[in-house]
Amino acid sequence: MRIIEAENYQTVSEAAASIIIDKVKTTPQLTLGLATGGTPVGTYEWLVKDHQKYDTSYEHVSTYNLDEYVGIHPSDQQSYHHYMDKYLFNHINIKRSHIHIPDGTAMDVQAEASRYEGLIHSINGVDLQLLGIGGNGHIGFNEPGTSFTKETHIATLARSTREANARFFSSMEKVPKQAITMGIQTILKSKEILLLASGEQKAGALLGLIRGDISEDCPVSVLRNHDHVTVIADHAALSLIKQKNM
Ligand SMILES: N[C@@H]1[C@@H](O)[C@H](O)[C@@H](COP(=O)(O)O)O[C@@H]1O
Repeated sequence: MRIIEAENYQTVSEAAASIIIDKVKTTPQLTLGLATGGTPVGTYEWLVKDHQKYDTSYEHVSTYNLDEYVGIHPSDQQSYHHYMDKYLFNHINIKRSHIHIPDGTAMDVQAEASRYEGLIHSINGVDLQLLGIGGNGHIGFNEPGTSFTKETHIATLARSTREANARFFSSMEKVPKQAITMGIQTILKSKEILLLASGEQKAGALLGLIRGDISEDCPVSVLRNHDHVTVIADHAALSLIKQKNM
């Protein structure tokens, strides 16, 4: 695991964007796994700035998002579909037919999860998966206690995850209780993984990733079993690891 320490959120975002841009330039048909939440917003802003300035092309790039809330329509402001359009897709030259996000309003969400897993399987896992991290160590919506053998499935969100994500909704009651998420197995199929962390609220989860046991109690710890992971984290996110080193 390669760990890049950055000064702050801005420099985490810039470093992540520069890795992604290099990949897009060297592998025009790149398959890119994308994440949502507050953390990747800065990275997407850099990708958009770079595209506007240098015309980096996404014409042949395909994207696969990690997850989507169950019951939230793609046109809804709180959907991850909307988030991706707002922060990235509306501003780059990606083809709509190359964008993949699970449909949280499918009639049969279990069948939708299987369909989505089939898509990732058909490309043998994405080339590069971008990840954020939950304060409790979740990745995608794989909460503590989720089996490492899970593929794309319907997850029940932990209360702490719903509370953390309530800032994007008008009230806590509006935060969905379930999501379709790539499973740990699906994420581990990625050829390369880029995990971003910023802020001291992520310090415990990063400690679990870097120093803890590999355990389903801390889902992100499974990344130690993958041999091509880069973590970009700022001083605050790495603060507990530094204390341990002292
Ligand atoms: N499903 C997403 C995760 O993919 C994300 O990593 C996490 C952390 O979000 P934030 O970056 O806002 O802290 O939130 C959500 O639960």
